[in-house]
Formats: sequence, C-alpha cells, structure tokens
Amino acid sequence: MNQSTHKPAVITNKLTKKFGDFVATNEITFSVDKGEIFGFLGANGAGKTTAIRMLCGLLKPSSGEAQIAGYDVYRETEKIKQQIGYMSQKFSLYEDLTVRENIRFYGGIYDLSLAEIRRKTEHILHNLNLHSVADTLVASLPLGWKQKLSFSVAMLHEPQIVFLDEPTGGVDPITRRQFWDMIYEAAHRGTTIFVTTHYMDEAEYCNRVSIMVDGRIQALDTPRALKSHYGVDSMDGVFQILARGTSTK
Ligand SMILES: Nc1ncnc2c1ncn2[C@@H]1O[C@H](COP(=O)(O)OP(=O)(O)OP(=O)(O)O)[C@@H](O)[C@H]1O
Repeated sequence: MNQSTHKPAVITNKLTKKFGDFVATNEITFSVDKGEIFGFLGANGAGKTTAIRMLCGLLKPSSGEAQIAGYDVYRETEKIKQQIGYMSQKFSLYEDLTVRENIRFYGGIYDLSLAEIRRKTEHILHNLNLHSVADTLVASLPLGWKQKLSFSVAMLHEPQIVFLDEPTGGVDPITRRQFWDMIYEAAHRGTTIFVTTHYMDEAEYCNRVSIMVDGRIQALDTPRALKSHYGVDSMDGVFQILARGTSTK
C-alpha cells in the first residue's frame, strides 16, 4: 500500500543539524502538501542545502523528525530515494555523454525497462525540442538546455517529490520562465516541488514560501500573505527585511 496517500509530501518537526558546535539547521518545523510548489529561501549559508540533504536521506539529522512521502529520514532512506527526484545547481548530467546517453544512463539507475527508457527518451526529446542535439555531448549545450534536461532526468522515474536546489542559476529571465512552465506542469500532474532560488521573481511563482535566517525558519506563508504582513509589494521587499535585516521602505 502506498503509505503517502493521505499524508503531506514533506513533514518536519524540529529538524536540526549540527556540525560540531555550529547549528546549521535549527529546529525547523513545516509541512508541504502533495502537488504544492514550495519555495525554500534564505541567504547564502542560511542552511537550505543542509536541510535538503537531510530531507533527501543524504545526511543524518542531529535531532528532530522528518518524513518524506511518508517515510522516515532516519530509517527509510532507500525508500525515500525511490520517491524523490533531485536536481542541484551543479546538475547530475554527465558532460561527456550525449543527451540520449544521459537519459539512458539515468533510466538504468532508476531501474526502468528498455522500452520505458525508449519511450521516455522520445518524450523528453520531443517536449524539449532536443531532437537535433540528441547525439550531441551535453558539455556543448547551452546552460538553459542543460537545466531543462536535468529537470527532465530528475523526473524520469516519476517521483512524488522533486527537490530543486537553485535550478535556474545563471540564465536569462525568459529561459527561467520556460523552466517554470515545466515546474507548473509537473505540479499540475501532482508532483510536489521543493525549490530553492535566489531570484525573488521566482519566489512569487511559489504557492508558499519559507525564509530561513541563520538556520531557522523566520517566515512561512503564501507570497501574498507575506507581502501583506511586511507591508511591501514584492517578495524582494520581504526578503530584504527578513534575510538582510533591512527595510526597503
Ligand atoms: N559538512 C559541513 N561541516 C561544517 N559546516 C558545514 C557543513 N556543511 C555546511 N556547513 C555550514 O552550514 C551552514 C549552512 O550551509 P548550507 O550549505 O546549508 O547553506 P545554504 O543556505 O544552502 O547556502 P547557499 O545558498 O550558499 O547554498 C554554512 O555556514 C556552512 O558553512
């Protein structure tokens, strides 16, 4: 039976990670609903990547609780890995493999059948309009294409939740907007999106946003409610007040 049917996709309770005496993630408590686009914001070093690594089952928490797709982050990390996709800033694509080879490689890792890999490959090449570069090395693709391919690869095994750690760094606003169209489509199909970004226009696209400061979650709500609460007209204004401790007014 699917344990996650009626549960939120992500639940944490006082989740904490210490490195020696330093508390990188400090008692964070929140939940994310199925199909929600959840923005996980914070300045550099706020503790976002540390939290994501715990949620993905890659880093053992020091204390607190978390369940991903209904599975416990201490005891059920293998189950968690089957239910999630992960895309980091640095990608997981192999630059010295072609587009087609990367898809085949990850299809194998995710244990898809050859027929399924062929079907997915066609689907991705068609959706991303990559037919003409299917046999080109990933290294020579523009950054925006790599990001879209990387996202598609993270979704190959149809995970319930996908973690995107600054997925759109370094590309122009139009390319970022196209990337967000892919995020919306995935969320529409029921995938939960957990995304970090430094672009405040992207924070506006999220259903809810949390803002981390020095390891703690300082605010968590819809972009509209946060803007109203802090009396500003943009998420950049909210971020300036919370994460940088300054007012834009
Ligand atoms: N393995 C580690 N050992 C010691 N300290 C660490 C370790 N990993 C992270 N830290 C520290 O924990 C803090 C939070 O780091 P983290 O990478 O989670 O921040 P972040 O919010 O993801 O920042 P960025 O936006 O720059 O990626 C930083 O001060 C970092 O130096």
